[in-house]
Formats: sequence, structure tokens, C-alpha cells
Amino acid sequence: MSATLAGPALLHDPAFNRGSAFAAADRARLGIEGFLPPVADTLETQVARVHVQLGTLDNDLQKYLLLSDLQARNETLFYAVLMSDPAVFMPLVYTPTVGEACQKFDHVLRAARGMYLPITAKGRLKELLANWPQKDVRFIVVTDGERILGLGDLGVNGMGIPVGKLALYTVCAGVPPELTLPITLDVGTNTATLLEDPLYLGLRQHRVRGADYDAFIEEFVSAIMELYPKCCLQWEDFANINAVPILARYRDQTCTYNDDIQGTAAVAVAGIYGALRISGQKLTDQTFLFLGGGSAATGIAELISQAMVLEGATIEEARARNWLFDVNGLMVKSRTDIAGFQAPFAHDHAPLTSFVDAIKQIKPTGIVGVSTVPKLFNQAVIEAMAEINDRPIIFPYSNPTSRSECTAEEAYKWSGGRAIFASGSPFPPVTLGDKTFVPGQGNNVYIFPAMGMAVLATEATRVTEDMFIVAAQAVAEQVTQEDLDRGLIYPPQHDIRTASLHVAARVAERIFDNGLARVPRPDDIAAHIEALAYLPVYPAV
Ligand SMILES: NC(=O)C1=CN([C@@H]2O[C@H](COP(=O)(O)OP(=O)(O)OC[C@H]3O[C@@H](n4cnc5c(N)ncnc54)[C@H](OP(=O)(O)O)[C@@H]3O)[C@@H](O)[C@H]2O)C=CC1
Ligand SMILES: CC(=O)C(=O)O
Ligand SMILES: [Mg+2]
Repeated sequence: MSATLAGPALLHDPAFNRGSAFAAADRARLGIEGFLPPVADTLETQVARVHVQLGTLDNDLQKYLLLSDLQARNETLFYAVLMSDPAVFMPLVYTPTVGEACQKFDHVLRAARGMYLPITAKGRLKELLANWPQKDVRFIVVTDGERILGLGDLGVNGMGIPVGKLALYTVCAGVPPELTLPITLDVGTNTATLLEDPLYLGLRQHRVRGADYDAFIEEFVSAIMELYPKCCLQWEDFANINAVPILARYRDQTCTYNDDIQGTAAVAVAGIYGALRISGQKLTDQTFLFLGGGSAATGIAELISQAMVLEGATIEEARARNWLFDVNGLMVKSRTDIAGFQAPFAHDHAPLTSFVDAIKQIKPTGIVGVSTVPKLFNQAVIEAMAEINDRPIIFPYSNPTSRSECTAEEAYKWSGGRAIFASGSPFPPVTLGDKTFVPGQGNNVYIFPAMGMAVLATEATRVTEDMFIVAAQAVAEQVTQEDLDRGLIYPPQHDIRTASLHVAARVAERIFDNGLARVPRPDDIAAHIEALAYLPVYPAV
């Protein structure tokens, strides 16, 4: 990467702008003397100034906007700030705040970021994509905005998600930002309030479905494969009617994965490995009941099943230990509304429409909330789990916080401090009596940045299912006894970069073993990854 600009225009190039950190000699050489206050900052003092500015703001959306402006102005400083304390900054650029930012995106938009591909440009997608200035794109996070977190169809307002996820590729696993491209496909929206909002920025039409949608996706994937042959395509926040068939269609054709199905599955399995170290139980003895039967639920249920197979179960036995409960109740074989991707988890049982009754009859050791509906893990649910389990696994995974099936405090309080808890969005520590519990964040952020770095380091041709099991194991093996003693079943987030680089190295090893790499195997994979990982240091100009 090299700067093409000099003079005042350089101050508007976020990749090279140093703002007040341009040294006196550089200011003279680059023709920007007089455009900046006289004192030349260090990156450290600039970070300290941003911390001060954030401290003056009293709500998280304002902080999100300040950070977005910074990203558009000075990318190095943006990443230096985020990496100064990921545990503090992730909730601002990711869930929960990104959810509110997406809901209000058309009202709060300042600088556009990434690419928007409307279905009205069908036939010209390659031409549009070729406008992107970077010619070596390695990671695309793409959404069509139909299932943004648990917030529903937000149309092009969903762009906050690809932007936020890709920022975390860099923060958590050191994927260089210039290799990343956030994309929103605009096929319309079915959300009436957006269609009626004069400020809405997407196509004012209902969602295109069927053959026209499929052809649009096909043209998009083909264009990416032609323009960026080393690119990994991450599908994010599609409705399951599209997410599941798209993954099935392309997973064997190109380097691609669905984060909501596969990344979420890996983080859930990692959390379960941690939970079993607390309970001292075997994976093959567990039974899971999912609230929700969509992309996340079926993805997790299948990866748990694969993990059980690795521990000696048959795939049929394993799937029989995973149950789904959706808006119409327990998924039983006699139901006529079961989709193909749900069928492996629809078992023989009498129909049930009460989740508490399902807990009492199926006797799960763990419940996973991926329903998008808040508060459904109510007191009766948690108490039912605590009655049949010494250490019930309670994972309200729906995002953002406003959609969480319960809070950490509720789970600990109603289970008498016995719940093994993790949630999709973060909750603060909870003190009950003389014990303080540190809730973990069961979020695919432990997986997708690391998966990205593994793909970068190997130039992998495919993303395979076993890579997600390896990722789950690699997350889990970093959890210490001290973490578990506090109830924490994931590596602490303040050092998520170390955790992610470890996961990346383990996954990269598997990619080399599988013969899916396009680069020679280095002697020391971890060192190879460390050398590739981005650090927020001003590039030469
Ligand atoms: N923590 C993490 O890392 C991740 C969390 N998630 C979260 O998981 C949630 C679901 O995502 P995803 O699976 O992709 O979405 P889907 O839309 O595919 O699935 C949602 C499921 O919940 C069901 N559901 C809706 N209302 C109820 C209800 N009242 N009771 C029981 N089930 C209900 C839906 O049934 P029906 O289709 O019949 O309406 C559907 O089966 C989201 O909130 C998302 O943020 C997702 C990925 C990662
Ligand atoms: C975390 C995530 O991918 C989701 O909630 O959709
Ligand atoms: Mg998602």
C-alpha cells in the first residue's frame, strides 16, 4: 500500500492521514505545513485525546458516530483506539450499539463506507465492483439486510453489520483493513416504516424473491470470483430462507462461509466445552433444547452433533440429543411445517407448545436462545432448568441486548448461582452474596476474525466444517481454571487478539493438513500469522 496523495488532500485519505501526528519534517516535505496545529502529536497522545472526547459523550450511539467519523478520517488512529481496549470498544462498534446504529442508519449517516449493489444494477455488478480502489480484496462481509441481528428486515440500513464485522477482523485478528470490503446487496425491504421514511436510502420496493434473487446472487458471486480470486466471502444476516440455500450452493465452489450458521455454531461448541469443564460432564451425555429453529439454531445443533460424533456417538444419536422449539412449539416429526434444514432435529414426540413443558419432558442439560425474542427465558424457564440440572447451561444468544432471552443477572439469580451462562451481547459482572460471576459473550466474534486470519495466512481455497470444530477447540483450550472459577467460559476479551491469533494458527494448521492452502506451509505457522497481523502504526508517506 502506498500513498498517492500529497498536500492537503493527504489529510483526507484515511489510510495515510496522520492528522496532528504528522512530524514537522513530514509536514514540510508533504506540503501540509500550516494546515495543522503546531505541536506534532504521537499516536499515543492522539489515542488519549479520543478517549477524552468519548468521555464527554453520554450515549453509546454518539460514541459509535464519533468512532465512525474517526474511521473515515484516520484509520490508523481508529484501530489504535479500538485495540487500546477491545473489551470497552467492541460493544460500541459491534453488538449492542451497532444494532441501534443500523436501526437509525438512514437518519444518522455521515460518510458512506463499503459498496452498495442494488438489484437494479443486475447485469453490471462486475462493472460496479471494479470501481473499488483496492484490487486485492481478500474478505467481503456481505448482507442483504433481511435479518439484522434480532432486529428484522432493515434493508440497506443493515450496512452497519458488514462494516462492524470487518473492523473486528482487524481489531481481533489483525487482518489488514485494506484487504476488506463491506457490501450490502439491496433487493428491497419488506419493512413498511422504512419504505415510508423519506430519509430511507435503499430501493423503495418489496424484496425480490425466487429466480431473480438467485440470479442476482449468482452474478454477484461470479463477479467476486473473477475480480478477486483469493477472496473469502462471508454471508451475514440473511434470512434463513436465503442463508441456508446460498451456503449449500456455494460452499463447494469457492472460499465462503455463513457466519450466523457456522461461526455461531463454533462459538457455541466452544462455550459448551468450557461448560463441561465446570460441570465435569461428557459431551455425549448432554441434551440441548434450542429456542428458535433458524440459521443459528440448526447450525449450532449440527456442529454439536459433529462434535459428539468425534466423541463416539453416531450422527443419529447425536442429532437426537438436539431439539428445536420455534414459534409453533417443539419441532416434532408430525409437524407439517418443518423445513429441510430443520428436519434432522425434528424428533418423535407429542406436540408441545409450552417451552417450560418441553424442558420438563425433554430434560435438556442446556438451552440456547436464538429466537430473536427477548425475555422468553423467564423465571419459570430458568427454574425448570435449575430443578433438573445441578449446573444448567443457559445461553441466551440473541442480539442485540434488547433481544436477549434473559439477562445474566436473571439467569444467576433464578438458578441460585448455578447457571453456566453466556450471552450473545455483553452483560456486566453479577454479584450474588459473596460471589461475583463474570458472564461470557457467546458471540461469533471469537470465530470469524480468526477464521479470516487463517484464510489469509493460507490463501485457503475452501472453508470446511472441520475448521469450525478446530476453531471451537482452540477457543476453549485458552480458557483458564481461573476464568472458569469466575464462571467465564470464553477467553477474556481485553486480550481477544492473542486468543484470535491462537485460533487462527490452529485453523491454519488444519487448512495445510487438508491440502486446501495456496501457499507453502511455513515451518512456524504461529510466527507466520503474527508477522502478517496488522498493528496500528502509521504507514510511510
Ligand atoms: N451470539 C451470536 O454469535 C449470534 C447470535 N445470533 C442471534 O440469533 C438470533 C436468531 O438468528 P437466526 O437463527 O439467524 O434467525 P432466524 O430468523 O433464522 O431464526 C429465528 C428463529 O426463532 C424462531 N422464533 C421466532 N419467534 C419465536 C418465539 N416467540 N418462540 C420461539 N421461537 C421463535 C423463528 O421461528 P419462525 O421462523 O417460525 O418465525 C426462527 O426459527 C438473532 O437474534 C441473532 O442476533 C445469530 C448469529 C450469531
Ligand atoms: C452476532 C451475529 O452474527 C448476529 O447476531 O447475527
Ligand atoms: Mg450475524
